[in-house]
Amino acid sequence: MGRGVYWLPRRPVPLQRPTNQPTMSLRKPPPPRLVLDNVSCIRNSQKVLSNINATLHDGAALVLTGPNGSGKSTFLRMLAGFSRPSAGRILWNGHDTAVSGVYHQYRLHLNWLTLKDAIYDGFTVLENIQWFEVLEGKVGKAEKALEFMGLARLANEKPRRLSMGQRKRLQLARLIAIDRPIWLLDEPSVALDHEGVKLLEQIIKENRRNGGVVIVATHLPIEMEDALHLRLPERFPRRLNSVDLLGRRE
Ligand SMILES: Nc1ncnc2c1ncn2[C@@H]1O[C@H](COP(=O)(O)OP(=O)(O)OP(=O)(O)O)[C@@H](O)[C@H]1O
Repeated sequence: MGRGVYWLPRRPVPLQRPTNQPTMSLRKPPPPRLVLDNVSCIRNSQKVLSNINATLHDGAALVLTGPNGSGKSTFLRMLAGFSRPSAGRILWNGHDTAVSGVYHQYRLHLNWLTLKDAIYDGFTVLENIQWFEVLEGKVGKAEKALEFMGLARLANEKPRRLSMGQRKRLQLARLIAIDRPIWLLDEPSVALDHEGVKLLEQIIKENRRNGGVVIVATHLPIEMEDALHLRLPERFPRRLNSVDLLGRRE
């Protein structure tokens, strides 16, 4: 029997370094996936966000909190490219997303979930995911995603039969099936029951584990390990009324 070369032990080849070169590594670390560099945003002639800085590497999560009207949705809209920063830059892989060629690549990596659920009543529950899969040129994850979110038995129903929480689960199933790495989630746990919140936490964890980045605006607690937290300040603090003033004297 002839001897194949594959059994030969692999002999390490000594690396030769030119003697006049420094010993440091030549590989540059990758840039952060997303950077907000001193970003401000004006809406309706009012400054909503001022000088925001954040650096997000693969696997990172950022939780945005703050009172009503403090700018959480504006922050997500700006990251999605629907509003432009009035100052500062949003960098994706080190490139400014204000450059249209960069933006067109960047937006293909975004998964966006808002309170407007973009669920079409003319489609079944399953088709509401499959349609997005077709647009993405991806197929085959819709049924598994529905099953994971506990909606398998409703796959052929029309969405008008769904409860609010089930509609939110359908949105989350779409998020998994579409499988884009940067998740922008506006109040993703609203209407979810305890099990739904746990499933949400699980899919966020899985996306991060796969190197994705998750940014969540929320009023409700969502468990996310090692997440960065940014609390936006109240924009128009309420004027003190007589009840507040009486309370202050005590
Ligand atoms: N379509 C719009 N056009 C102009 N201004 C808007 C629009 N939507 C919101 N705003 C203003 O932007 C500011 C921030 O709103 P935003 O929705 O970002 O707050 P939020 O923190 O997400 O609030 P909430 O907790 O109520 O969801 C508010 O003062 C609001 O009036």
